[in-house]
Amino acid sequence: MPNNKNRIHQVIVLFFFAILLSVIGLCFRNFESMSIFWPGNAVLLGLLIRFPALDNRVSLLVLFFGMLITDLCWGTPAMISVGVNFSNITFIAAARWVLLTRHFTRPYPRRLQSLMRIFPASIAGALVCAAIGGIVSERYFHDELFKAWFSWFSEQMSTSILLLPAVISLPRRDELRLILRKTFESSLLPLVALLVTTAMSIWVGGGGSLLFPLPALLWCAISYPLFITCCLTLITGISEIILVAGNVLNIQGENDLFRIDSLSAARLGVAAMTISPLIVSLSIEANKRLVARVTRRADYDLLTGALTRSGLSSRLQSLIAPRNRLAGFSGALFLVDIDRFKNINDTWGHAAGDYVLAQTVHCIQQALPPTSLVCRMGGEEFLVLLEGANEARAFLLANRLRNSIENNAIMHKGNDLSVTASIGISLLNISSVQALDEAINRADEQLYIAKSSGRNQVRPEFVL
Ligand SMILES: Nc1nc2c(ncn2[C@@H]2O[C@H](COP(=O)(O)OP(=O)(O)OP(=O)(O)O)[C@@H](O)[C@H]2O)c(=O)[nH]1
Repeated sequence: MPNNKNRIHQVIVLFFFAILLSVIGLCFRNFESMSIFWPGNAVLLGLLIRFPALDNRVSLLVLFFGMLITDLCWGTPAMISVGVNFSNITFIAAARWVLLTRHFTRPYPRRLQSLMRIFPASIAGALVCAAIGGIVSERYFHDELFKAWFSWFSEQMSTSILLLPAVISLPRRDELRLILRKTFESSLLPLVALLVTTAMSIWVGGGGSLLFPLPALLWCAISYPLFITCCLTLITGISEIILVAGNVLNIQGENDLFRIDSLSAARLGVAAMTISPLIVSLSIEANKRLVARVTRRADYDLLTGALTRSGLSSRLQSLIAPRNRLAGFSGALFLVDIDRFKNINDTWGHAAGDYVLAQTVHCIQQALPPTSLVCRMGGEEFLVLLEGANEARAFLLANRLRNSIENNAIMHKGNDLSVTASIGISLLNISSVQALDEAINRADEQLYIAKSSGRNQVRPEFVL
């Protein structure tokens, strides 16, 4: 029931979006010709990609009827409305197919992959849409077929390349906070350079002036988060198109060198220019994700999810560094070793042993405060760091942990693989990661005593 309610809600929202965006486009429509700016197709397509729940066939129908009804109410003759809006829907369908099809490799998540395919998707959508739209324009507005086709193509292509990235990369609320923080921490110089180069292109004029902001946009792409770069390319691109349309930016000069009209030329020029910063920004984003994945692999043990030794070092380093090294890190260190683990492997096989390791780490994480650092030292030995724990608390927590491991029923393929563990405790107060080794050695000595005294017990280096 709530699903149906959500569905109806989404359909209504999409329908009104289609109406609103059509009205904006219709305001740019000249008498007896097509609109010079039609944002609807790109924005609506972007919404389908950005919000996968909206992405279904019903949505396409809703969009078509939303745009059609608006056009009819605007006074457009029925045949023209049907033709024009059918071509709009073909843009959305064709570009969506290129953005999401599985026929090419899919190494990235849905949003990132779509952003990477914006250029081919915009071309495909614009080609299909212009083929139908051009015929409608020729038939009903008596435009020359090639000119009409080119006008549709250039408008759809440039609007899509400008708007789609910003809509697809639209952040969630929590992402937005992070993006704004990163942006405010960045230098303002790329933005200033963008303003200056745009002003220069107006002042100098001529065909090449459209490209003046390109280096500044690339600088922005390197300096700011992806979404901000998309917004800046959008604002720059639209400003340039408006400046050309309003004859403020004269890209044609005195001679009529262009065979196509200057507005279409400007649109294509702007589209070509704005795709470059997007590509730069995307490759930086993809690179960051790759580095994050590699770091995660290096910092966490794949089998158990516990920190690796290098992961523990960097976590400890990041805890110690901001405290000017004087406060350092003080607390307790546990060395936890599963008892007679070799028997599990020998009796039930290596896979069963792996399962026991993963379950034991889960048990350790559940039994201790969430701030504890749990690291796999190797094999069936784990190190736990508990910040701020004194002797009494360390002993209490270690006993609680030993008890939890003993009572943790581990069932694997119908067999009971429950284990016990021995724990050695040392206390530490260190100002550098290197000093950790000494505390580990002391805990190891206690662990040895625990093992040789019968296992399944806790041995602290102190006397309570
Ligand atoms: N399944 C599995 N076994 C591992 C892994 N790493 C180490 N081992 C095995 O863990 C066993 C450790 O055995 P021992 O060091 O003799 O320790 P133990 O049997 O737990 O005996 P005590 O520590 O003395 O109680 C060895 O058989 C290793 O092959 C792993 O990632 N997965």
